[in-house]
Amino acid sequence: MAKKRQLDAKRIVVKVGTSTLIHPNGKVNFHAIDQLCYVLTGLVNDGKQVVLVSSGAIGVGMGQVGLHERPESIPAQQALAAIGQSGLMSVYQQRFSLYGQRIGQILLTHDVLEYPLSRQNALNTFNSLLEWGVIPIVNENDTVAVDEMDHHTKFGDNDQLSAIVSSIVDADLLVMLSDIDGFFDKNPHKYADAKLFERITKIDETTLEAAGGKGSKFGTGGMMTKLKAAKRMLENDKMMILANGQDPAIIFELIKGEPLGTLFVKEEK
Ligand SMILES: Nc1ncnc2c1ncn2[C@@H]1O[C@H](COP(=O)(O)OP(=O)(O)O)[C@@H](O)[C@H]1O
Ligand SMILES: N[C@@H](CCC(=O)OP(=O)(O)O)C(=O)O
Repeated sequence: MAKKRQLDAKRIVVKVGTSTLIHPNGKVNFHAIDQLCYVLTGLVNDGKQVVLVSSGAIGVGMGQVGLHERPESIPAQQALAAIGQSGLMSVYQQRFSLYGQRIGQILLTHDVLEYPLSRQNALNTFNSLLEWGVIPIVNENDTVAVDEMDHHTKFGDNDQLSAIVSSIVDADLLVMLSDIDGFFDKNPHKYADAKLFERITKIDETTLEAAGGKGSKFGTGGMMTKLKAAKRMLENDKMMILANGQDPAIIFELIKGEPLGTLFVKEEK
């Protein structure tokens, strides 16, 4: 059994993927969202500062419109995000209020963070919310983000977004919840003998070769984008844990240092 980790994290970013928030049949996973709101409120009540990066706008939008496959067309995806983002926030608002926890919505595009002045404004907002004990809930502003030759405003995916947000707010730890127990030496959905890494201290070509594609029809990035996010965290000398979000109460165990999921960290912790 691996030994307990010494994390000592005060400012924590938690990223939840669509596969944690939406059932494979397209319905909202209220149990997971309830648990998530309960756990994150518990962390704030325990004196931690918590930022939630939540995907799910397009997934919730698809459910509300009754679509079973993600449309190819960008305007259609953007319209679904417009529908789903407000639906998602109203679920969060309702569930967090059960525990008396206040939340704020922050929708970002990449260009905002490239301009020092707007980046500073975003940071000021984060800092005020965190000092007030509010949980900022962040997503990409999907309805305006585009990726064209002369105009790059997309983060690409929320794994990158969560690592960038972690660096802006100078978070100690990024907890990334997905539909898988952590990072394996090969895709466990394809190979029954895949082995879980408890700890990764550097990300090189060999590490990246173990990453396969996305696992669910709603997810976007697969393991590659999670490893890129981890690389960003390691470059900033910060930690990331990739763990299974099926039961978000796992976050309590992770913060206590239980050796669950995969810890990405530069040196021994
Ligand atoms: N080496 C690997 N270790 C773990 N999962 C992997 C690996 N390679 C590919 N995957 C796939 O990545 C999926 C997680 O990514 P994704 O579907 O984008 O989830 P999310 O919606 O949580 O962002 C897993 O379910 C798995 O199928
Ligand atoms: N901004 C998009 C999420 C994009 C994304 O990266 O999704 P995921 O792979 O589920 O984290 C949305 O809210 O649907």
